[in-house]
Amino acid sequence: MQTPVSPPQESLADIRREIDRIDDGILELIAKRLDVVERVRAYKAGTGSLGTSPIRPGREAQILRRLIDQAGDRVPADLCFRIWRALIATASLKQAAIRIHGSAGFFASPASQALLREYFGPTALAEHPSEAAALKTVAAHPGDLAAVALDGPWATAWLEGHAGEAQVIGVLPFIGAASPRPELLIFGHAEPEQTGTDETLVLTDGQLPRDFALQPLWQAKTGSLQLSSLPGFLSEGAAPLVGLTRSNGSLALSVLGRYPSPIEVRS
Ligand SMILES: C=C(O[C@@H]1C=C(C(=O)O)C=C[C@H]1O)C(=O)O
Repeated sequence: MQTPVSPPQESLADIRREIDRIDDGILELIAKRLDVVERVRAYKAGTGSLGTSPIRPGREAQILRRLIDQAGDRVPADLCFRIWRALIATASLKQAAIRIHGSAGFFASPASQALLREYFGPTALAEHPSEAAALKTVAAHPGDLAAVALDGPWATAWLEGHAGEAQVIGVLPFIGAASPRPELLIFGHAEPEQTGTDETLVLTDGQLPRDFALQPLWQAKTGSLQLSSLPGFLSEGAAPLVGLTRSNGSLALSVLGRYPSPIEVRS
């Protein structure tokens, strides 16, 4: 027996007109957002802070965390992430031309390209023969970024100083189910900003002592060196890192960067 169906109260055309009105509203709001970004660009140009990079990873992370939290069950976290990353990437490109430098070997990975595309949208990718060449280029162009695979051959180039003042400003993926460690590191000159949920990436020659105050969030080997992501926005000159450096000089600890922790969502 068929279940009786009640005739729809409204026509499909009426419902679709409502979708069209909502889309018009979204479009107007996007245009308004881009106009406000132009004022941010002018402000940064006026204070000289565009000279380094228009990208503010801390602010970007706070926007995403707030909206994903506010969306709750009404809008999937992944949709929020994709929409606002597309908006933020375009907003950044409106402020300055940005390129992402990487080695040919790194860009040959479709998975790496996909992670970069979903985070940086249409930002241009510039291919180099090696990680060292990509890091050297970002050192010379502070508004640009460099991307490397966590398990790629970048650490020696970094230790040899090829990245200049560039630091790790973020890791990808930025959203997802808890994973043991990220896949990509992003280098740049954006000023690190504390967001309340941050990590500090350190490179050491050997394991951190077992009794060290902080439990690493993840660790990875890179060549003979040890990479550890520590919870918090830490400074080399303050506790607990300063004590670690003093009592364990042979670790040759260097801070690679400080950045907002990725967003963990249940799969
Ligand atoms: C608009 C800004 O510039 C960039 C774009 C952002 C955005 O689209 O919201 C946020 C931070 C910056 O990476 C800003 O600094 O506020």
